Amino acid sequence: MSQFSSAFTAASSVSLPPPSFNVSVSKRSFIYCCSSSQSRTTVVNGKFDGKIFERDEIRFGLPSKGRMAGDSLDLLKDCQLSVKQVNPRQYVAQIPQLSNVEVWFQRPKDIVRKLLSGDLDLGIVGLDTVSEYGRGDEDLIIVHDALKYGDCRLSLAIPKYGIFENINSLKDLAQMPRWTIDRPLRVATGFTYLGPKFMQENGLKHVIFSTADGALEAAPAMGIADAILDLVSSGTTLRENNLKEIEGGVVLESQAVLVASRKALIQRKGALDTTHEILERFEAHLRAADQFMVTANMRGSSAKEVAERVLSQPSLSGLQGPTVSPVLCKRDGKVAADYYAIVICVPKKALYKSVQQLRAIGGSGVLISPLTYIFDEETPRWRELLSKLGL
Ligand SMILES: Nc1ncnc2c1ncn2[C@@H]1O[C@H](COP(=O)(O)OP(=O)(O)OP(=O)(O)O)[C@@H](O)[C@H]1O
Ligand SMILES: O=P(O)(O)OC[C@H]1O[C@H](OP(=O)(O)OP(=O)(O)O)[C@H](O)[C@@H]1O
Ligand SMILES: [Mg+2]
Repeated sequence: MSQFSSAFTAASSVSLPPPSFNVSVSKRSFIYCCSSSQSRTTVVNGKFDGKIFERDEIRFGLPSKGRMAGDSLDLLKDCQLSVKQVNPRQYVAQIPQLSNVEVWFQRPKDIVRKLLSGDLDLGIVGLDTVSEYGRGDEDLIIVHDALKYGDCRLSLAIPKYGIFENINSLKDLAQMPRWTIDRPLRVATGFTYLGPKFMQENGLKHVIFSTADGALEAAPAMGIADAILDLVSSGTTLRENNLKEIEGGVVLESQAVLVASRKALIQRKGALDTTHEILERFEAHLRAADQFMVTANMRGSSAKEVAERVLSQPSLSGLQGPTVSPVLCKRDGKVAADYYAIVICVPKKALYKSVQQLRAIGGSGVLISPLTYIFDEETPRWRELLSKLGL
């Protein structure tokens, strides 16, 4: 066996790697349990026997560092939920608008672990982290699946050169006759749960995995792996290291998500109400971020006639149709409406097309304003959450 073999874990050809995560969670929770004077429940394999520790505050985990940290604070600020942290090395903070919430800054993977152990109730992390460290645990519930930052994909990549020059898909890779039980495909990854699972699901037989915490893109050129499985966003790091993605090689599309512990939502007083408020604020802000408010004046004989003209244009239907109000002025001693003001929301992407369509139907004085929030009667995600909770 070559020198690197000992660092690799057999995957598809034998079995999934040992569940080191479960082991470490159970240890952590046990320590927590023993040192907590409030603890009245027992720990079984890293989980309490169906109960949660009692405490008054709702604990919200935010990334303490890395690329998710700043964007998460920005999102909360944009939703009028600014986090007040006395100094950057202090790991606990407050959100004055949510008096029952305690923010805890943690590394993303620890946020998922602590949601599972009951030490946090809510958190923001990438979907990749929830999937890798949550391992499909039913206690984790994705409350909002698209916070619109941290976009990346977990993707398999291979060298552009040498034996891989003509390999462009997962199927091509799987069919290479050189992978055998004695010389399996060597994949370097930090995703030691999702990686083997993906290979098994896709029928790749002879594969072994090694792990490293960063700069994985160097592994093929260093001769310590044939392929890597890592996060890709712009693709620059792959390109700069002479690697390429392959068709069928994307394991997961990821972005920041709001995730909660099912047990906390059901059992902890105030957790569901607080989650509802955070979800509503996120939804209202994110919905508004895609839209502009457009106002324009139009000559017309009645509000209905103006509305009919507006609705004849595909980009002008707004969220619920146009608001049409008469512009009243005095003519020959009488108050009359020759003009109507219309207000609609248009997707930012369709802005110029909307202006052109407005002009085509006689619109003038077109004003465009940014929107801060759009609150609907009820958010579809709230309904989904209640149904996932069986409520
Ligand atoms: N290149 C990227 N572009 C966009 N989002 C990314 C990118 N890389 C990672 N992410 C997202 O940001 C999250 C945090 O990544 P980050 O690099 O900040 O921390 P990490 O590498 O997981 O942490 P650590 O440095 O502690 O190992 C990832 O889980 C993923 O969801
Ligand atoms: O497609 P790109 O835009 O080039 O981004 C991809 C890189 O970003 C992440 O690394 P990160 O910068 O987080 O460094 P790390 O390896 O230290 O986590 C990821 O692990 C890739 O290496
Ligand atoms: Mg990183």
